[in-house]
Amino acid sequence: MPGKPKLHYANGRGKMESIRWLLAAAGVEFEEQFIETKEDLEKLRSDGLLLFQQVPMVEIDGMKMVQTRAILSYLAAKYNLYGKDLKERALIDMYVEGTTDLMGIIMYLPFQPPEAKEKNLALITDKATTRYFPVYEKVLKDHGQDYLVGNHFTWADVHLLEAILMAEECKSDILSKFPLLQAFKGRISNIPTIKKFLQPGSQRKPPPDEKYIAQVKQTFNV
Ligand SMILES: N[C@@H](CCC(=O)N[C@@H](CSCc1ccccc1I)C(=O)NCC(=O)O)C(=O)O
Repeated sequence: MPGKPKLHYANGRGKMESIRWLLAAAGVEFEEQFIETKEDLEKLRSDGLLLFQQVPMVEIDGMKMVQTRAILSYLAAKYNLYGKDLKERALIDMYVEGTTDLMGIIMYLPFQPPEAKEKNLALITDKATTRYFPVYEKVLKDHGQDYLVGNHFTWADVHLLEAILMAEECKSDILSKFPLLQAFKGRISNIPTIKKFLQPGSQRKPPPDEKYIAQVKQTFNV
């Protein structure tokens, strides 16, 4: 029986959070090895465990996977969250890249200098409400189904819920003009594996706090 996947990353969200979400949504238990100092990161490097000297790194199926997108795609395929054919996978890839772009802007907000934060918060709100959320609202409207792709639960749904919750942390009423996304959020949040991940005490990480931001800046030169 292979061991549980082992995630190597800082004890916070960053690029690893979407991997935690996908494993949790698939009902897969995982272990975490937290990188807390530059020395921790250097040890992984000197042991030759990081192909590009970077994390996230996930030990799974005898591999030491790196590159977030590669890890996520492998997990989506492995746990049958990648659609039933090439066209569904293409849709999932497009939708996931959209929510990746949105979360990518949000992810770096806490690391911006104070004078840039207000401008970037406005950018996040603008992009979320004029570029990204309208697309997913229309997808749900056009096919009238519960999920984004193929009328079944896929990686795209997990990723969109994660992005919605992150965007709401930036602006609590950000979904006010998107009724189908509000309903989507309620449905997907109630899927048992996701409901469990959203409970306190799960391996879901909180929004970055000052301690985490300082640790990341010191460890990763973000
Ligand atoms: N293309 C890679 C990029 C990975 C990456 O940038 N990793 C950073 C840590 S995530 C940084 C990050 C980013 C946003 C929020 C929190 C955190 I932590 C790293 O290892 N930096 C060291 C180096 O490049 O030498 C991926 O997608 O996995």
